[in-house]
Amino acid sequence: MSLFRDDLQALLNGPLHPWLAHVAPQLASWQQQPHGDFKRWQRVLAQLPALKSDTYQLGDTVSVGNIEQASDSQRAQLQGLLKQLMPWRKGPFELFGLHIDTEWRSDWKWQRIAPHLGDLSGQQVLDVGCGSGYHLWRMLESGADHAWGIDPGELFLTQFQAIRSYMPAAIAKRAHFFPLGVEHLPTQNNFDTVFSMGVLYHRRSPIDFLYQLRHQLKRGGQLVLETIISEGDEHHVFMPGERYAKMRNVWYLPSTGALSHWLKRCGFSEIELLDVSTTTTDEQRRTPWMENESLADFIDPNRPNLTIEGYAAPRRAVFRARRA
Ligand SMILES: Nc1ncnc2c1ncn2[C@@H]1O[C@H](C[S@+](CC[C@H]([NH3+])C(=O)[O-])CC(=O)[O-])[C@@H](O)[C@H]1O
Repeated sequence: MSLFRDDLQALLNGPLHPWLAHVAPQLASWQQQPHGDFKRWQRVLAQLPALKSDTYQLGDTVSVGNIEQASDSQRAQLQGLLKQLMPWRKGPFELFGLHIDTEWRSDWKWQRIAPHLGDLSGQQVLDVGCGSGYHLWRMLESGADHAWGIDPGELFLTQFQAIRSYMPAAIAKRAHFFPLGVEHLPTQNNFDTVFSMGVLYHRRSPIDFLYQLRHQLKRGGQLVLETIISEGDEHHVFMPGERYAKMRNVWYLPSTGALSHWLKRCGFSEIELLDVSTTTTDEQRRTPWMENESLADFIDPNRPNLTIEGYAAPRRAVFRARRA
C-alpha cells in the first residue's frame, strides 16, 4: 500500500473519508497484479535526481525549479530518465529548465474551460480519466483544496508521480492519482466538481457513464464534461466504424443537442454549452517527447476537415451542468 500511503492518509483525514473503505481494497488488489512495464517505470522513477526547489508554477506550463537550480549534467540525467517514460501525451511541464513538450497542448483545453469554472476554493474535485494529471495541477491553481484523479493508465500514473516528486510538499499533498476506472468508483456523492474530459467517446455505455459521473457529485455539484461531438440536431448521434481518426475505441459522438438531452435525462440541470472547437494539428502533434503518429496522421491530407476514414474531423464541446 506504500505507493498510495499519503493519498489514503489524506482521504482518512479529510471530508472524503467515506471513500477510503472502498478505494483502499481496490488499490491493494491492484498492487498485487503483475503490471508488465510498470515495475520498469517505477525503477526509472526511483533513479530521478534528488533536486529540490520552492519555485513552482501551476500555470500553462506546470513547472518546478529553474535552470540555475540544477547543473547541466543533472538536467541531462533528468531528461534521459524522463524520456524512458515516453510517450508524454498531456502537458506541458517544465522541471529545472527542462521543457517537456507533450503531444497535447492541454493548456489550450484548460484555457477554454477555466474562465467558466467559478471559484473552486475549498472544493474536493475529481478528474475522471485524468491522463498524466496535468489538469489536476490546474485545478489546484483554480483554488481546489484537493484534486483527485483517476485513470487506469499506469504510464500516466508514473508520469504524475515524477512531476509530483518535485513539487513542494504543500502542493504535492493536495494532488492525488489512483489507477482506477470510473466503473470502480462507489456511488457516494462526495465531490463538489467532477471533470471528465476526453473520455465519454471511449465509453461503450455513455448513459451509464453519465450516471457514474453523477454518482460522484454532491447535490448541486457541477460537472464539467468535454467530448468529441458530431454535427446534427438533438436526435443525432454518430457511431463511426471500427476506427475513428485511427482510434479503435470510439463509440458515440452525440450532437451538442443530443448530449444536452442526455444530461437532462441523467438528472442534470442548468446545462450550459461553454465551448465548441475543432482540434488542430497545433494543439495535438508529434514532438520529441511523443514520437508516434499524431493528429496530422489521422486526418485526410487533402481534406483536413475529414479524418483518414472520411468522417468529420474531431470537434470537441465543453458542457457544464449541475447535479439536480
Ligand atoms: N474506464 C475508465 N475510467 C477512467 N478513465 C479511463 C477509462 N478508460 C480510459 N480512461 C482514460 O481516459 C483518458 C482519455 S484521454 C483524455 C485525458 C485528459 N482528461 C485530457 O482531457 O487531456 C483522451 C484522448 O486523449 O483521446 C485516458 O487517459 C484513458 O486512460
